[in-house]
Amino acid sequence: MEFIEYPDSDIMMITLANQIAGELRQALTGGERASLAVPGGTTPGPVFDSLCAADLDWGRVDVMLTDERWVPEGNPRSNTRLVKSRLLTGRAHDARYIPLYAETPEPEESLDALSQGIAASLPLTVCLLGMGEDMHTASLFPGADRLAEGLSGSDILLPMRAPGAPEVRMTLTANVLNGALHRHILIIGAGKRDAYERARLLTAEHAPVAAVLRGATIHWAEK
Ligand SMILES: O=C(O)[C@H](O)[C@@H](O)[C@H](O)[C@H](O)COP(=O)(O)O
Repeated sequence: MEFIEYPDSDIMMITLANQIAGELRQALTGGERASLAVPGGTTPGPVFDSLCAADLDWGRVDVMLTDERWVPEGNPRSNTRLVKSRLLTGRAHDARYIPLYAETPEPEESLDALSQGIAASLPLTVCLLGMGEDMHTASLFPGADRLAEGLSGSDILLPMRAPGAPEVRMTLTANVLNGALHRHILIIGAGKRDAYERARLLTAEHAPVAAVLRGATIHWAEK
């Protein structure tokens, strides 16, 4: 585990985008395809703004979310909407998008089909994660109904309902997140740094992000 502190978030976002582009490029040198999982939420937009312009063979890159809110793409809370507008644009428009959402009322109805779609892109080359101050990552929330399976089961994908999440989620499991060749966690602000420090001392049941810290690089800026 490595913790990198940046002088400000602008520098952090550009540096991280360059690093991710380099990791994908390296994978494409040695292999046919590369895969990238990214979070939604409010933090990663500026990384996407830089990364979408990276000079690499995007046509051989699979892009997916680490987790999705179970809402249609037209909903402002849709993470797919964010990824399509900020990452799969510019040069990255050629990437192949692997969805974590389908238009069924409940995620359970689409679970098998979506899991199959993801399986061919595993293991992930790069996994970028966010974290909440409640120490959730992806949609592995404290108190979530299927958290135990999400932390230690062998599934690829799981629906998740949690007190801290306003809508039903679909999330990659710790099994998939930890299978990534490169894992980055992106956090901003004193509150998230405190949460990260606390998570290091807790079990994943109480601090789910603890399940993915080993071998990860944490990127932090105060603002
Ligand atoms: O859909 C989501 O909400 C995410 O993928 C989630 O895991 C996110 O990374 C954290 O909640 C941090 O969110 P912020 O960046 O908005 O603080």
